[in-house]
Amino acid sequence: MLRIAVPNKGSLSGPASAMLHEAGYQQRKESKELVLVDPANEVEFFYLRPKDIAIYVSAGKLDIGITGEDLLIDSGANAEVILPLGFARSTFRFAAKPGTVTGLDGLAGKTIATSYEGIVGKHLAEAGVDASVVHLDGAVETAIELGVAQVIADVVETGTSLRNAGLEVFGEPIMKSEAVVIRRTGADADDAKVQQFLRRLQGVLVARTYVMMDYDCRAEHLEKAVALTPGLESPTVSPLHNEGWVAVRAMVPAKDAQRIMDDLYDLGARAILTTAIHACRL
Ligand SMILES: Nc1ncnc2c1ncn2[C@@H]1O[C@H](COP(=O)(O)OP(=O)(O)OP(=O)(O)O)[C@@H](O)[C@H]1O
Ligand SMILES: O=P(O)(O)OC[C@H]1O[C@H](OP(=O)(O)OP(=O)(O)O)[C@H](O)[C@@H]1O
Ligand SMILES: [Mg+2]
Repeated sequence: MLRIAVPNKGSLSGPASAMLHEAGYQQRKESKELVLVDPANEVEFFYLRPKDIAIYVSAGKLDIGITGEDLLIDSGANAEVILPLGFARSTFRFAAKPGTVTGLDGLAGKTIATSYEGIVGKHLAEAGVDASVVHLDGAVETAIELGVAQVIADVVETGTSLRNAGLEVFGEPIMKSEAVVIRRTGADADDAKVQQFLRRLQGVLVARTYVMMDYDCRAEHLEKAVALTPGLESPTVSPLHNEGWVAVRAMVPAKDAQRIMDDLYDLGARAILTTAIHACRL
């Protein structure tokens, strides 16, 4: 059985379970379930606190885990990213009341509130800045108003939480993060069960980002049409019963589909269809 850690709470939890479900795995029905065995797929899921996942994986107790890249770095655990998953995208940044601190040099002697002491400590050490760090579990933005710190270091996505607290980011982003699949550093890269799990998730990622496009076009326009729809390997081209016409089939990025359809139409292509991809193995 492959043993996999899944976030049980927070921003990562819902999208991680949704992705696993899309990849054909059973998922827990209620949030109190801590372990779920999926015998048909020979997988056991452990629902754990996101911050703890890298620790279990690096200890070799679980084969792989889904967590945030920032949580992995923060933990200092001996684990590595094997597949980025494209959700829970965020940046990690310093913020303060406008005009109070403007750069990294201004941090000396200040108190910084954060839930991510690992990332902040490492960043300060690398920059050679001597500042105090106070740990808070969440709602870190309020720490300045309440006088616990002059600076915070936290996850920023839309910036709404910072704006609501009257704070402004300063300095370069400390790191970027997204949800990732991790495994213990140096673990067997060819493990067949892990590879199959990754192929399933990659299938979901591709199905989410691509659509299938079909169209008919005149043979003399084929090269221009194929330049618009190169596909992943190369498009399928089949003859039509009407001489001088061909049918083309290719995967295209979903976000570009409407523009590509317009361009194909302008080229004289007709019967241009897009259909969703539900699953795939590349
Ligand atoms: N608002 C957000 N938008 C995008 N990603 C986020 C957001 N908040 C947290 N994350 C990401 O989610 C992961 C943190 O998960 P975690 O569950 O610890 O925190 P959370 O989502 O803030 O939940 P909570 O604080 O309620 O426990 C990190 O990888 C972080 O970058
Ligand atoms: O830039 P934004 O889109 O506002 O997102 C960032 C906020 O989201 C998370 O908070 P969460 O809601 O998880 O609460 P928490 O502070 O208690 O962790 C994070 O800690 C930030 O506070
Ligand atoms: Mg949070």
